[in-house]
Amino acid sequence: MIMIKGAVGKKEYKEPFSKGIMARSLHITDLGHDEAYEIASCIENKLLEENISEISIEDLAIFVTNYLKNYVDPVLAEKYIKWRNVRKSKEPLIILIGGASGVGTSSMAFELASRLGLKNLISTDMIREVMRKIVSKELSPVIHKSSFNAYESIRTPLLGPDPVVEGFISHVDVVNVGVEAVIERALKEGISIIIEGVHIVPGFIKEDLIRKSNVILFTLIVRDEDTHKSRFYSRCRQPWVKRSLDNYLSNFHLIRKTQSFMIDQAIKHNSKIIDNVDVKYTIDIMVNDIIEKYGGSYDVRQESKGNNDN
Ligand SMILES: Nc1ncnc2c1ncn2[C@@H]1O[C@H](COP(=O)(O)OP(=O)(O)OP(=O)(O)O)[C@@H](O)[C@H]1O
Ligand SMILES: O=C(O)[C@@H](CO)OP(=O)(O)O
Repeated sequence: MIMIKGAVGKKEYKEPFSKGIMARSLHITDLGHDEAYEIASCIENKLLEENISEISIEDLAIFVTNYLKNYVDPVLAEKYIKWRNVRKSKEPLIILIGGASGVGTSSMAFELASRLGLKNLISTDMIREVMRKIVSKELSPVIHKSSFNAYESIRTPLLGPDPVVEGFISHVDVVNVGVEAVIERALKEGISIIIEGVHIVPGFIKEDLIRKSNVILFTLIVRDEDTHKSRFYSRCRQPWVKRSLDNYLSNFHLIRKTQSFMIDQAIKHNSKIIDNVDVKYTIDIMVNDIIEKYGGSYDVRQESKGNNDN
């Protein structure tokens, strides 16, 4: 049995090598579960071949990196070690995923959390629901509407060129107070989190938060109208979904207006836009951006210094 040595603070521990844990850590390199498990088995065999019965976490990471570089793919080796750099960071990772209703922010947030091994995920719809209990309809009618039809509840004269966008802005502005509260709490507590929903709009979140190096914002869109519309059918086919298909189809033109506004905001604030046409494409882009931004620079050759290539 191979024992892995680690330390939490000054307290040292040893635990048996687990192919399952190794496979999960390889999942970040966009290897499928089965392939990652197979490589984890090969790594275990390689360790046994080299009569390694005990190895530190740090040396195991170098061993895995060199194994990926020499026997699998240097690009995967780079992704693996960069992601480890991200996870070793003392700062929490705050990932914000915005997008109009139905583009796939919830699904992609769940997929990304699974790929990155992040445990904290919250939707802005949930934040809004809590705020709706606290803020009365009289005080803020817009928060008690959907983002795309909030304009119907605005009591003041509509001044902007497009009432739908004006209503969306008012709605997001209020919910954003809750979104910023969650970001601030996550930063204060030091927990990495993914926050997703229509209320994540470039230019709405306070500069001192969005400017932080460990806060990253993606705007998901679906450029093609028919594809976007199909997402509502796809969602409503899921048995647990209670939201009515008609509500979104009858307001689809309004939802598309909110998407156009989000695209304008993302361009204006130089924020990443991803056309969410394919799950793997979307997740790979987000993972690569996160690793590039946080993983630091890494030259695969660095790991071979002082370690025999395996
Ligand atoms: N990249 C994708 N390719 C194919 N289907 C997708 C993709 N992303 C999401 N979907 C599907 O589209 C439907 C809507 O996705 P999801 O519920 O995540 O949207 P949403 O943006 O969270 O919507 P809302 O903000 O209204 O809750 C779901 O059935 C989901 O499985
Ligand atoms: O406000 C919205 O655009 C959507 C986002 O999910 O919420 P609801 O389904 O409540 O309309």
